Amino acid sequence: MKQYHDLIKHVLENGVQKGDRTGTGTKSVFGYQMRFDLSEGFPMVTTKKLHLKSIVHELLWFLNGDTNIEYLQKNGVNIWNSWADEKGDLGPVYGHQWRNWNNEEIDQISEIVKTLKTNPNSRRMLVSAWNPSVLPDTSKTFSENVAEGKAALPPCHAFFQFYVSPPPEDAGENAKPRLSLQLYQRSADIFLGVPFNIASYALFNMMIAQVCDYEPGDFIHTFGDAHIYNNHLEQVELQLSREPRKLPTIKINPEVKDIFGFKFEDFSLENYDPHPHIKGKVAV
Ligand SMILES: Nc1nc(=O)c2c([nH]1)NC[C@@H]1CN(c3ccc(C(=O)N[C@@H](CCC(=O)O)C(=O)O)cc3)CN21
Ligand SMILES: O=c1ccn([C@H]2C[C@H](O)[C@@H](COP(=O)(O)O)O2)c(=O)[nH]1
Repeated sequence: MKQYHDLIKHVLENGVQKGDRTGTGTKSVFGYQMRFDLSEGFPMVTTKKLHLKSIVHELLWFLNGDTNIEYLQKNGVNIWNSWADEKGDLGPVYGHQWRNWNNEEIDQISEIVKTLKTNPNSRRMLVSAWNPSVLPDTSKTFSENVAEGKAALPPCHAFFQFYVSPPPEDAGENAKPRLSLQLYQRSADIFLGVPFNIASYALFNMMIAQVCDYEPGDFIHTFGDAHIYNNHLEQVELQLSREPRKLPTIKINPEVKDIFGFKFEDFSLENYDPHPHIKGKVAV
């Protein structure tokens, strides 16, 4: 994961001190891009231990169109707790916009799968979680916004696009076309959020590739405000002092051919040998 270390170094060297909504303060740059060729291994950070469990459950939760944290908590995933109201609701966040855009029964994920299967040359294969009509009023609490039908937090991974390219010329006769995904992330917590976001979208690209019969290609991660919180500086220095290790691989149950048919048990991570976990406080 040289790409992730390069991102940290770039922000440490070029970032400016910038205040933020949470009052923590950040070192920040605007605009950056990383690329991961998924044939080179599964891009899961090795210089600190990550839990695939949280990543898989969160992704299945998005795909289900779920926006209440009950499912996550039942499965031991607590990363969304701080933003939910007393009933566990987050308002119309990712899952809602992916599967039922603006409450208009527009299922962006089903539409993308259909287009990928029937018209892979399309340049219109985008999914947007960014919906200006449900943006929260920042003078109100998370719960007050949710009570008014707004999202507790506006989406950070705001929209993404798919791209299908012919197989490389040296790939042999039966090679499949390659499916790539590019994500635009408007705001990125480099120490805590980004390792999750990389693994999540890489896995999502592999799942979509499997159900549409493509080979996973590149995951391209494009950033708006990419920041390191001031209370994560020691942690990222420790991470940089560690040598990145070989990437793990991930096995997906090949029987699943429906993007909404995946279960937690359909994924297994192999040869993940990370350095120990590094704790950091999440800015709320
Ligand atoms: N400041 C901030 N950073 C984020 O990354 C973030 C938000 N807010 N708000 C919404 C979601 C929630 N996400 C989170 C929240 C917490 C962790 C976290 O505490 N991670 C720990 C423990 C992970 C675990 O329980 O498995 C970590 O060490 O990665 C990660 C992502 C990503 N998002
Ligand atoms: O998937 C995610 C979700 C959130 N983040 C980070 C990015 C920011 O540090 C905060 C959100 O605060 P805003 O003021 O709404 O930008 O959460 C992330 O990195 N990845």
